[in-house]
Amino acid sequence: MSKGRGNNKFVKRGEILEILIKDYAFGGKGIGKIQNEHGEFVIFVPNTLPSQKVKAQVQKASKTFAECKLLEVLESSPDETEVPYQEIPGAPYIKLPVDLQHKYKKQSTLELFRRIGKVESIESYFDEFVSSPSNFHYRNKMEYAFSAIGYDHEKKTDVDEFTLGFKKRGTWWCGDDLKKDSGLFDEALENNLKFIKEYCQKTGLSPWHGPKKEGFFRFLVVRKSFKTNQLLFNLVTTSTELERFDLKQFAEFLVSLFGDRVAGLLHTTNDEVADRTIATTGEIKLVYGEDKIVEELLGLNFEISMKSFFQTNPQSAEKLYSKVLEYALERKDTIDGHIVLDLFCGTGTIGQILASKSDNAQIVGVDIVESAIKDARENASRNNISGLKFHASDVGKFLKEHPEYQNKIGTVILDPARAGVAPKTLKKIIDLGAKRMVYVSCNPATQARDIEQLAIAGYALQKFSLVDQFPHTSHVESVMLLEKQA
Ligand SMILES: C[S@@+](CC[C@H](N)C(=O)[O-])C[C@H]1O[C@@H](n2cnc3c(N)ncnc32)[C@H](O)[C@@H]1O
Repeated sequence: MSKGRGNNKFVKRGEILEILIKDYAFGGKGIGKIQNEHGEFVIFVPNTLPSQKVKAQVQKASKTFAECKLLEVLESSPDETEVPYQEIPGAPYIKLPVDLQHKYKKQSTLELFRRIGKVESIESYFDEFVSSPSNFHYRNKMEYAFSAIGYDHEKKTDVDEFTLGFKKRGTWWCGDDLKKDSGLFDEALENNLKFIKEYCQKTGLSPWHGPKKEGFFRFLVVRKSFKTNQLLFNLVTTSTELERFDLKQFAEFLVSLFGDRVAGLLHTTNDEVADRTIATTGEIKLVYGEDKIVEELLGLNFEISMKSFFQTNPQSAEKLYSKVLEYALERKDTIDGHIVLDLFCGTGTIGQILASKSDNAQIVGVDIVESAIKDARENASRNNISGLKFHASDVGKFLKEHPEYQNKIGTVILDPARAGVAPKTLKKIIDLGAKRMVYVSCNPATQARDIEQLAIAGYALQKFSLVDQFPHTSHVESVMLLEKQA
């Protein structure tokens, strides 16, 4: 064994490699290979593309492969094209034509279902790849971070400066100014972000310093409604020196930039050290206007507050929901007049849309976030949809407390967060004995794990579609239909 190389004969931790990326694995990991007299060794480098030559640093190494951190793209792939946007870490594939992005997403997700989900001949279950109606400016929410540490791209070194934008890729302490449109969110908002930064900088109050865990300005979160074109702002600061910052004047400044597009300004205090926009102990207050915006999906209206989950690409979400409806309503007899569980329901969008397309379905929605459930109830009454019940609860706890649903359910809808369904909760869902499951996932890696367990419990995959909710990223959403075998 070579000295310092752990249990492999190819690389050591911390080593910097220059490597050609040859393939693409699920989650946007580029695959490179090293060959020497000992054989072949695999290198994974996230956020890279086949044919790119990259500089990467080894983070973890096992006997057969190493996980690396991307330091720099040395040579682009010939597939990449120029775009008029500022490149940001959140859109690593923006230079790759969208049809090629789709090809990589599809191939790598199918491979994952085959390998982790243990589904043989996965191609035969594939229904369709659904594109996003807009490939640019599709997002309805962005979180911009303030930082007291910036990065000098020419000298390639950290510098002390006031920044507002995104974290520099691969760092948690270093910010990069967003100087113009990133191509993902609202163009006018992003082209004006530099003025918001200037305004904040002129106050003399400090931006958050990650390593020192101190500072005043932390985040600016912006939500947009595609229906009304309005913007809802949330400024997150610490409470230190809050008396020196005039929030009302800041609201006026936002109105001077965006006029009546400003729906409202909220202010969150977060004195916790964790780098998050929502503090468990802090408070959120309305400074100006309204604390919610309205969005329309498939003809229904949804009011969204700052804290609730809402699909980030609403135009693509309509396509996703249409697929969920198509799978669920194929057996309308298991919906009409029956109880349908909408588990992990968020603001209750899927349940409400399903109720509006069915006869007398009794939808029961469950989500752990209370404000989302409050929004769900209000949305249902605004949309004049009756027969829906919403519960603010952990799904596992809810199913334990409500055994009366066992063997009464025709169809259950699941749309868990990225972590997938907790094993104990999945067992309770299986115990419901539902005939059909429509399982929506924003993370096919955890869905693959769950469908293996569901298959063992007798739920066979019938078909699935992939939906591109996030062009230019490695993310892909999956909708699966599973049926209980007799
Ligand atoms: C991907 S979102 C689904 C939202 C919804 N179906 C929609 O389309 O708007 C996942 C949801 O799961 C909720 N969640 C996460 N863990 C949960 C748990 N243990 N029990 C209940 N809900 C949970 C989150 O609050 C979030 O709203």
